[in-house]
Amino acid sequence: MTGAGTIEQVLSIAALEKRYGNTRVLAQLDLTVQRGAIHGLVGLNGSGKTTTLECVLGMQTFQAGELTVLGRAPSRLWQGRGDVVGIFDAPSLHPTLTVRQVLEHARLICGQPVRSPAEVETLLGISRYSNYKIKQLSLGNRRRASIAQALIGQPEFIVLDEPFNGLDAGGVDDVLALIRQLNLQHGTTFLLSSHQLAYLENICTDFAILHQGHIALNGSVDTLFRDQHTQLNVRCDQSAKACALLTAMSGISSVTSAGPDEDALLTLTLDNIDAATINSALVHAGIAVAGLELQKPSLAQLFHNIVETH
Ligand SMILES: Nc1ncnc2c1ncn2[C@@H]1O[C@H](COP(=O)(O)OP(=O)(O)OP(=O)(O)O)[C@@H](O)[C@H]1O
Repeated sequence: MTGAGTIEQVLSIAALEKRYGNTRVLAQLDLTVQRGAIHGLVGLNGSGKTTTLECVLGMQTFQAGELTVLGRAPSRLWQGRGDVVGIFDAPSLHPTLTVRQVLEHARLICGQPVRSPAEVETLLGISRYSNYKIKQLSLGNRRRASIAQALIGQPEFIVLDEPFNGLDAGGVDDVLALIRQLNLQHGTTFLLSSHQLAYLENICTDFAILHQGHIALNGSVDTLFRDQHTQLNVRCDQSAKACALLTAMSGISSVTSAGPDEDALLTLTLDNIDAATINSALVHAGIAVAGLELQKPSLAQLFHNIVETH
């Protein structure tokens, strides 16, 4: 439930075009991000992810198209006083200030601070670095300090460019947990770009694939994966008998076989049947099953399909 006047489309981009000099980086780019989404933006190196995020935050001008964030043009984001926050790959905090000074400064300019510097230091696990200068921190802790700065207020929309770069495994888990927590407890909407597809799969509700200057695929996890088939690899004996049996079963759209009849690898495309049912049918027919491996559709697969076919 959202209050009167709440804008459901946190971000709306239509036919965005961005050129650097004569080089066109974005063309006819459309993207909407719904309130409450954790929207992942993926693309090859140089596909324009950072440029897109910079346009969203008013850090880059663009040549054509419509772009609004919480109903405002990017040049007017300052009017929200902290309801939209961008955190970039290279954290740009002042190198000679301490972590605490950076956070005190963020508190001063935040429209409605909801957390103290000490609270956000604890939230991000950087309390013991409170008196360290930014330049004395590791990249991972500088990233934590950047995120901490954004959490002094209660942003409605957080844009993150490569949030996992430079973080160790514990740091990645912390950032994933923080994104989830802010999203669940406060309804914070996220747009995040990353090459770490497995991390994105872990948290995102929606994905957009940026390729050749436009969004080649976009949608919720449910819709994107609904039409993707699950593949099941089965290692068994009597492959001819197994193929005949499986081909006649409903819920399997294709069966291919490789290897000798007594030790074959069958590859099945599943429409509407689970691996246990297939195992049980084979065993009942007297076919020895040595292994079953389910390959669910992944973001990496979707991404490779787009990049290879466009
Ligand atoms: N200030 C700039 N001036 C000229 N060209 C630029 C500028 N910034 C980016 N580009 C070019 O625009 C294209 C898109 O760059 P961008 O950094 O947005 O891609 P990206 O998808 O974020 O890449 P990566 O995944 O490598 O970070 C690249 O070809 C890049 O060289």
